[in-house]
Amino acid sequence: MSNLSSKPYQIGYALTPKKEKTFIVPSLLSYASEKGVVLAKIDPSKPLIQQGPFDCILHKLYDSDWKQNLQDFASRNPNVPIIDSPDSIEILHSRISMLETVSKLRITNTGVPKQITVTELTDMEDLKLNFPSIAKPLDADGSETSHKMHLVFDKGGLKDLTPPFVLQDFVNHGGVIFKVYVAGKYSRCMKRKSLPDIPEEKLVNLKGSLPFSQVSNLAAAGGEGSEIEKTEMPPEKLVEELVEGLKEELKLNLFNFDVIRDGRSKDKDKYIVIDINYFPGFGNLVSGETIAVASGPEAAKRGTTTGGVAVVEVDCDVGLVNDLV
Ligand SMILES: O=P(O)(O)O[C@@H]1[C@@H](OP(=O)(O)O)[C@H](OP(=O)(O)O)[C@H](O)[C@H](OP(=O)(O)O)[C@H]1OP(=O)(O)O
Ligand SMILES: Nc1ncnc2c1ncn2[C@@H]1O[C@H](COP(=O)(O)OP(=O)(O)O)[C@@H](O)[C@H]1O
Ligand SMILES: [Mg+2]
Ligand SMILES: [Mg+2]
Repeated sequence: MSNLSSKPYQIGYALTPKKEKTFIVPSLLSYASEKGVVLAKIDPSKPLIQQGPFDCILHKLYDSDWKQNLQDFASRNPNVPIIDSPDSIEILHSRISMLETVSKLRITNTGVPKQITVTELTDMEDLKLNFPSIAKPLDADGSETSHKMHLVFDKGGLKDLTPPFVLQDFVNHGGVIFKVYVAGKYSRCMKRKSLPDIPEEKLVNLKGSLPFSQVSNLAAAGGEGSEIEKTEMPPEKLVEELVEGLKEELKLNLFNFDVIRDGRSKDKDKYIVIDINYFPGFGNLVSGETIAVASGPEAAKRGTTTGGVAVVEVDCDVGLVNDLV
């Protein structure tokens, strides 16, 4: 752990302006400072080796100049941890390789939805397709279009879509999604609003496609007696196995994944992973106890107006940003 009497531990951060606004909040800065940690903004357009010195780099930028900049820095500073490696992050930028990591885990009662990749609309005739399905852009790189999805009810619904995309079975799951946040050794599972079930009898009258985007960011009616409150959490052991398995497979410190209960399965404990994101919005977590990231009331207690994040202890032995309190 860092020690207040020693030199501050310098974490350089390189984030988009949006991410900086939600992550580098006053509560984080003051908490970090209490722990002897300084968060210093990096100018990504300038060589990293001319900035700093840094004990650790935290980033969520993906352009090739930045990756080169990081690589130059890493080759001169091989002992400075980079959270996280661009090659590891890259796996999450395709909705194919992203879910392949889950398939490799072979954990009982978990899996991924069936999906096919569509690169051209012309060959669709020969394919066996299931409806309803969700068309998701192949790239999941945080770009403007990467969250633009379509519910597709029949073959006709495909004609207005722009390849490449994956066509994934829509799985009824009771309208509630579980988001599992991982930050180093901490993880947290929470419920969020999701798309409602599509009963078979309704499907007969549904035609074409319906666009949607970032459903789980919609304000959820999560009060007493709500669907969200009534929904049982997935078994802790299963979540733990997924967290450990994915950490090992992905070699990432900061990520979250979306899990839904498979309503088609007779086994009520079958869960599937539908999405994995690098360095998500940790500020969306709800606090109340000692958890990975504190937001809302905890941030208020700290006298900040943002519902943001209080983070960061540094384990100097392994050199990871691994304690989010
Ligand atoms: O906007 P936020 O704070 O909700 O965070 C987004 C995440 O929302 P979540 O934490 O799951 O609620 C969001 O997760 P979902 O894809 O919505 O499951 C992404 O991680 C998003 O990053 P990007 O646009 O894919 O690079 C995240 O966006 P950035 O904050 O990284 O820009
Ligand atoms: N296979 C699926 N079956 C049912 N609902 C799904 C499925 N995939 C995604 N969803 C719903 O669509 C939302 C967005 O899909 P997701 O893959 O998480 O994209 P994003 O990267 O934009 O979060 C999910 O939060 C969930 O509500
Ligand atoms: Mg998602
Ligand atoms: Mg996502």
